[in-house]
Amino acid sequence: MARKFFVGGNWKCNGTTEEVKKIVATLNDAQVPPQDVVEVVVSPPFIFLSLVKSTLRPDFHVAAQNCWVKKGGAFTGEVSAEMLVNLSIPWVILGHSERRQLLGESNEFVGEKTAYALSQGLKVIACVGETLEQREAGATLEVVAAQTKAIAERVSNWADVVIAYEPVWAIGTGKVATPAQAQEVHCELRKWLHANTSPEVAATTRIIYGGSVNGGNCKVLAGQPDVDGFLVGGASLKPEFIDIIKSAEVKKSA
Ligand SMILES: O=C(CO)COP(=O)(O)O
Repeated sequence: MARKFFVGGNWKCNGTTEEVKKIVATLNDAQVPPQDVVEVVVSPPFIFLSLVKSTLRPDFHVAAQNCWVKKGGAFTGEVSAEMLVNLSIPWVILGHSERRQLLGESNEFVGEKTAYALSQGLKVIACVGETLEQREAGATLEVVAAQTKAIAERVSNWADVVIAYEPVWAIGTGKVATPAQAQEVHCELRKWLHANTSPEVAATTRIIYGGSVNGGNCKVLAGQPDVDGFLVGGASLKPEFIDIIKSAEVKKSA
């Protein structure tokens, strides 16, 4: 089974109602490859999820940027997986490096969240990635393997998981990984899945790249054999997100 190209737009903690409406209008007007070529998922802040879901074109889908680790209840400020399911939100991003770094989410916590979200019927974009310090210490593969292991230990159904490799040093810095750097880590992650889950999971799980992806660098990254799409931050708020979606064509003609 071929891995369908996946483009996610992580809007992070950005936007006003007016800005959100404008982004949705731009997406709705765009000519993009069909759904059998590219899967597009945008992730607004929780508070705009309903607005985006109800106004976005039906061939694009929405994701939450986080959810609580277990069943909802007395957890002030949290949003549960059940609530997302209740609102028919199909996807959730978990383990983003901003949450790992700024809010102290551990590998185990992200693994538990992933397992719980999947158990409730959500599909998960699970983020992994090393810091600059870890890369410079030669620990990149060890770090992303440990992050993936904490998920793999708790998850058996990988059909609803997309792994996002997002090197922390490339996020929001304009310092994109080179195509060779991205390909190396994606290939190693796939080998890790092959050895630690199953050959089928390794062959079918999409591994997408995130970190300073833009309209100018997306095509060459998309040309790498183990890069199955992107998780886009800053550029997902701009019209160039359409160009990034269109980079799926690179795979089609490969
Ligand atoms: O964190 C990211 C997506 O989740 C990437 O952010 P930037 O595209 O702004 O570097």
